[in-house]
Parts: sequence; C-alpha cells; structure tokens
Amino acid sequence: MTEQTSARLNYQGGDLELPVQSAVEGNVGLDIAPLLKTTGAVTYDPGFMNTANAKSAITYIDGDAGILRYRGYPIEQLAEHSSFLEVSYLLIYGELPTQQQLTDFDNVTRRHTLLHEELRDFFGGFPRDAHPMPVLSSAVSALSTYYPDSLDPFNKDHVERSTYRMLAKVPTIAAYAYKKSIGQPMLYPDNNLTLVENLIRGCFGVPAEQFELDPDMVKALDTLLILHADHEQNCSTSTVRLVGSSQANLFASVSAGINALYGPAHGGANEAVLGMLRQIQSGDVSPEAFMEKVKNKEAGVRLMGFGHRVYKNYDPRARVVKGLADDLLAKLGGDDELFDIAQRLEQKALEDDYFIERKLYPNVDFYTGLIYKAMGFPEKMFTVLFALGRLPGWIAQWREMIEDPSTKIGRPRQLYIGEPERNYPGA
Ligand SMILES: CC(=O)SCCNC(=O)CCNC(=O)[C@H](O)C(C)(C)COP(=O)(O)OP(=O)(O)OC[C@H]1O[C@@H](n2cnc3c(N)ncnc32)[C@H](O)[C@@H]1OP(=O)(O)O
Ligand SMILES: O=C([O-])CC(=O)C(=O)O
Repeated sequence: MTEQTSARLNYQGGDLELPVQSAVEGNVGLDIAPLLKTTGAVTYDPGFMNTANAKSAITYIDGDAGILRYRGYPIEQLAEHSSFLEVSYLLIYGELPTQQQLTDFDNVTRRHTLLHEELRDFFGGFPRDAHPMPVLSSAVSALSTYYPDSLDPFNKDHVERSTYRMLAKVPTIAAYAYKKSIGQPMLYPDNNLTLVENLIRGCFGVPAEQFELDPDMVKALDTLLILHADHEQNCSTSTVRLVGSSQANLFASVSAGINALYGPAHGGANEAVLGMLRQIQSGDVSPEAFMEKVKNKEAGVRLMGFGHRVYKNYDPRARVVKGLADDLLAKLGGDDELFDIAQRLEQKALEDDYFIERKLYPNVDFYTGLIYKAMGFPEKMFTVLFALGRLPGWIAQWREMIEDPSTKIGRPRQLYIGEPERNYPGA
C-alpha cells in the first residue's frame, strides 16, 4: 500500500490539494496551512477538538485503546519499575539515564532546592488561608526575577539552569504554600532527602522535631507523580507551549500552565471529586439521586473524575491508581466509606447507557484524591500535587517547542460575529 501524501478537498466547486503530514503508529494530519491563502477560509474548531498544533516525540496516546507511553515506554512499566526522577529525565532528555546521569541529575536537583529569603518573605503577603494553587503559580512566576542568568530561551545553558532550578524549587514552593495555608512555620529543605521525601517532610514536618518518613507513602506519591508527568497537548501543556511560543521564559510559561491546571475541568478535578464524594457521604444526596442529576445535566452537574477528551476507553492510569488505592487505603488509614461511594459511582456509570454511549470512563483523578487524603493532604493541595507531577512534562514540551525550528507564535483565528461597521454618534 502506498502512503497517502495529500488529500483532495472540494471547496466551493473547486478541488484543493492539501498535504498529509504523517507521524508514527497511524497518526496522520491534514496540513491545512495552504487553506487560508488559497480559499480565504479559516478552519473552525472550538476547543481544538481536531487540531494538532505541534509534532511531538514525547508522549503517545491511543485514546480508543487506552494506551499511554512516555518516549515509547508503557506507563504501566514506568509506574512499576521507574522513579519520578528517572521519568523526569526521560521526558526532558528523551532517553532513560545511565546510572551516572541519574546520580548527576539527582545531585543537581538536590543542590538547588533552597529559595531566596526574599522569595520566602513573599509568602507572607498572601491571606492566611490562601489556596496553595495561586500561591504556587505566583511564586513560580516570581522565580524569574531571581534568575536573570537563565531567562534566554535560545541559550542552552540558560535553559539547562532554569530546568534544574524549576525541578528543585517547585517542590519547596509547594511545601511553603501548604504550610502557609495551615498557618505553620515553613521548613528549609533537607538536601539529604530526595525530591519526593523533601516534599513530604516539607508539608508534614515541624521545625526542630525529628520527622520520620513512611516508605509506603514515599513510594505511592512517587508513583502518582509518574502517572501525572505528561499527557501530550492537554490544556495546561498547550498553555505552556502557547505562552512559550511568544519566547517567554520557562518560569513564566510554567506559571501560566499552573493556572490552566487549576480549573475543575482539568487538574482541579481531583479536588472536585472529593467534594462530590463528601456531599454524597454527608447524606445530602444519594449516589442514585446524584447520578440522575448528572444524566439530567441539572445545573451543569457532572460526574467529576469521569470523561476525557482523548480516552474513549478506561484511562490506563486510572487502573494503576485504583490498584494503588486498594493496596494503600488500609495501610495509610484511608476513608473506606468514601472509597466505597467512589466504587459504587464507578460501577453505576459503567453499567449506564448515558455513560456507555458517550464513552465516559474514570480518568486519572477519579481515585487519586482518596490516596492523597489518606496521606494527610487536605483537598486544596491535591491540584498542587498534580502540578508537581506535570512539571517535567511542561518542561520537556516547552524545550521541544523552543528547539523546533518550525515553531511559530501561537495565534488562533476567529469567526467575527459582532456588529458590522457603524458610525460613532456625531462622527
Ligand atoms: C487530568 C484531566 O484533566 S482529566 C479531566 C478532568 N476533568 C473532569 O474529570 C471533569 C469532568 N469531565 C468533563 O468535564 C469532560 O469529560 C472533559 C472536560 C474532561 C472533556 O470534555 P470534552 O472532551 O469537551 O467532552 P464534552 O464536555 O463535550 O462531553 C461529551 C458529552 O459527554 C458528557 N460528559 C462529559 N463528561 C461528563 C461527566 N464527567 N459527567 C457527565 N457527563 C459528561 C457531556 O455532557 C457531553 O454530553 P452531550 O453529548 O449530551 O452534550
Ligand atoms: O490530556 C488531557 O486532556 C487531560 C490531562 O492532562 C490528563 O489526562 O492528564
């Protein structure tokens, strides 16, 4: 069979030949760049349901089959055998590190965990009960003011420096944001600890008190971060790329990505799932009545943690997370009643025509909140944990975009539906 290299489109009575861009594993894209010049028409695709904005070698998803791979490696294998640090290296540099490369990467990220004292003081400016997500995005944006030596997107040394600064400092910022939100003093990071260990100690440790890490919790959090590490052109990653396409630096671009992640239709869903489960647990509404509301689309109620733009099958990460929840909730002292409610909702949805017809399955965050909660994190930290997981993906995608000579500034078109020209009164 010969590979198709172009497609013919009939537009207003004339034939139009459009090139086909092929990728791997059957991915093809119709190159519509010549369309505007030839016909004067733009494509209309709200929500970019059908638009590829980049060629990328980082993450592969087959949404119909429920397959996810980072740099070719199946997510299930990475979750079982790798570490978050190793996966971060893989995403950013394209290959698994050698032992020496991993040691060097570990050392460089451990050495840069501290924040400037002035940046630490910046946390004092937020209200006492500030939600940690906007605190996180603000502090990440503020990082660029301390590191003028790493802001040039086209200077390889600058990019390298901002990469490890970001990986090392964002967990410290997350822990500070958490301490701020509960009114406790912040803890300086301990560079004898790994990134994940430091995060846990930074959140749950108390100054001048010995802190003992729970190895089950460290392993589980590491696995959850791996599962969230990249997901090709999702809303926050596309935001990072869009902001970066204006040649904004990595700190500014990632800060924008954190804000995009905050919404409940995206990363904020993990917090919203817990809210939904608690509402049912409180007796306000039975699981059956809640499902009726969802199906009747009452006041926009959705089954949070369900549905996905790309997966029209079970999200492979949700399978791993559910297995983790099964193992861990007993060990960490989780809320069995909430887990029960979640499982009942899932069962009902999987048997219901509304969900079957629309191919709605649990996504990565249907069960994560129950694990985070069992670890002791309050709901408002859930999306921060997602952001920490997604960080290497954002960095890898930003770097790929910057290095790609075909990158153009992101600038969609529109279909204007406002007033035609009219005269200003008296003009
Ligand atoms: C890490 C992540 O970001 S994963 C996603 C996290 N978000 C959530 O869990 C929030 C709940 N889910 C959703 O809102 C959606 O499924 C999204 C935002 C994830 C994907 O949205 P889209 O791809 O734009 O699908 P869209 O919103 O058009 O939904 C398609 C149909 O399924 C329905 N639907 C989608 N998700 C749900 C849901 N969770 N509960 C009930 N109905 C749903 C829609 O009402 C729509 O029905 P219709 O055809 O009768 O109008
Ligand atoms: O890909 C998406 O649309 C949402 C996302 O980030 C994820 O599922 O991890």
